[in-house]
Amino acid sequence: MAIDDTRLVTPAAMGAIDAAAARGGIDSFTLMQAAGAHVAAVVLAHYPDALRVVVVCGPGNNGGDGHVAARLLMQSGVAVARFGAPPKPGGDAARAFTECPGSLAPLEDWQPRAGDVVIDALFGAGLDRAVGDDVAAVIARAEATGTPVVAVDLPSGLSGRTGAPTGPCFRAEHTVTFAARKPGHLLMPGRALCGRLHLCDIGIPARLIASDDRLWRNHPGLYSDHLPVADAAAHKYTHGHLAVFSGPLISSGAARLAAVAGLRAGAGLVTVASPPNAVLTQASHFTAIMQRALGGADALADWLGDRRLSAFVLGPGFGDADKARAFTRQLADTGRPVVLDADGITAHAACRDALGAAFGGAVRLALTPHEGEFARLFPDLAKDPALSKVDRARAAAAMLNAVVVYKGADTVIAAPDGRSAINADAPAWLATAGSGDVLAGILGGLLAQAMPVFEAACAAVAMHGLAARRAGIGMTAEDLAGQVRPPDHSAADAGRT
Ligand SMILES: NC(=O)C1=CN([C@@H]2O[C@H](COP(=O)(O)OP(=O)(O)OC[C@H]3O[C@@H](n4cnc5c(N)ncnc54)[C@H](OP(=O)(O)O)[C@@H]3O)[C@@H](O)[C@H]2O)[C@H](O)CC1
Ligand SMILES: [K+]
Repeated sequence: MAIDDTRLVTPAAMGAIDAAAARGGIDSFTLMQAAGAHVAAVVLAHYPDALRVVVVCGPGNNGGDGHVAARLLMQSGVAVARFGAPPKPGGDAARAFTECPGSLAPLEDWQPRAGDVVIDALFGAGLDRAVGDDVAAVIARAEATGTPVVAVDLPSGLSGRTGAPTGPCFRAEHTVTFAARKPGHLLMPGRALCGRLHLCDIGIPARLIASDDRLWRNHPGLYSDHLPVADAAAHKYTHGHLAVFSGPLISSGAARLAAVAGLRAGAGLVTVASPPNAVLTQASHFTAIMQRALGGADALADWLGDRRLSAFVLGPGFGDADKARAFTRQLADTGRPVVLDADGITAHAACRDALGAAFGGAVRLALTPHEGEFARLFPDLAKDPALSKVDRARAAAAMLNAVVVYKGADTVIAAPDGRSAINADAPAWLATAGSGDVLAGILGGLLAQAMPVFEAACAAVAMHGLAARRAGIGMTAEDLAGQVRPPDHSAADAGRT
């Protein structure tokens, strides 16, 4: 397949790729023919019982793809009706329109009938504002009648860059896209509005898809070369020593989840450091995981003298914000990798810049905020509607010189150098109390084994999703932690989609 299915390309970058293809002698009308043929094939394969295919066509090349699909479906003996505006003269879409027999009725003339299937070829990559009232009325009619929609490239109304609708938007059962996935196909709510995504090769060579965006869907190719390898000569310290900081007695369970996940992710040793009055409770839960009573800063300074401690997780159930900030500063001074989650993140809401300054130099800080935690640390970024989730994660990562794992159904992992990945294949049941503690622990476990931070974060997010699949629907965070496995190449392969 002349396609790189791991790279994500913004609609703007896709335009540049099209131009490069044209310079390389690839005929744009040939691309449109291929695009329309894929759309027709998806309709024929998935709606063999359709009584009529209704193609709604916009003025640009998205509409052009629709005219090609309409002609091919007619040639296959399917009843087709076209609605919309004629294309601007002179381009590929105008040629596709001319080559398709039959008339084009105004958009508002479409009256849904039982057995209709809609091909939405109104707007794709060129959408740059909210759709007008005429299109909004068609969207409402399709939705009210439950008419199935197959979208060309993107459901009209959806931004391919941000995954956010610009206003009213089709909800498609299938979306047929070309050459590369766009961020909006994976970012929420775009992913849900696209239905099933078909990524189709229309003849643009894969080497042209190497855009400057440095944005991928999360996949093993991003991290498999950096996974810790099992070594017959290894002993426990070879695989690092992860320290997880526990909060007070009442919330000590979160650290336990992180610790179990870190150990299962392959850390050679894991120690939970708890306030003295929580040690007994922790001790009643642990066998393989070690314990340490840790009062204040002096006790921590003593402990940090142990060079074998190789990574730290601070935040799950931690509570005390002053102590979180003080401990974080001490950890930063060690030069070793640190995962800040939950309370470890929100503790820095009023001193974000100081956090970034403490972790200057080689990247060794990872933050794992969910939506609420992200908004508390980066209210400026969270409020800006022009930014996509990828933009926000990238800006946050650059600001703090940290890898940011911005969690959700569309978790975005971003590095300060701009490399970013969207994870879109975690099961829905991963959204459960304590799930984030497990992720922080997995990431800590990989960092303890000296994985670089961006690669470790991508691997951790994938391992988290795999653990959830193993645990199954209805799982609790305890089940999830119990299903974490050390990363190996077979686990990486299982993560491929
Ligand atoms: N390599 C590929 O992937 C190929 C993709 N193809 C298809 O081409 C479209 C992109 O085509 P383009 O012509 O660039 O853009 P659109 O068809 O999406 O939009 C066209 C114009 O529509 C106007 N517009 C934008 N938003 C709105 C709106 N909300 N309401 C009304 N009108 C809107 C705008 O023109 P204006 O002058 O009015 O501003 C757009 O320029 C891609 O999605 C694929 O389907 C090729 O066929 C093959 C190669
Ligand atoms: K469309």
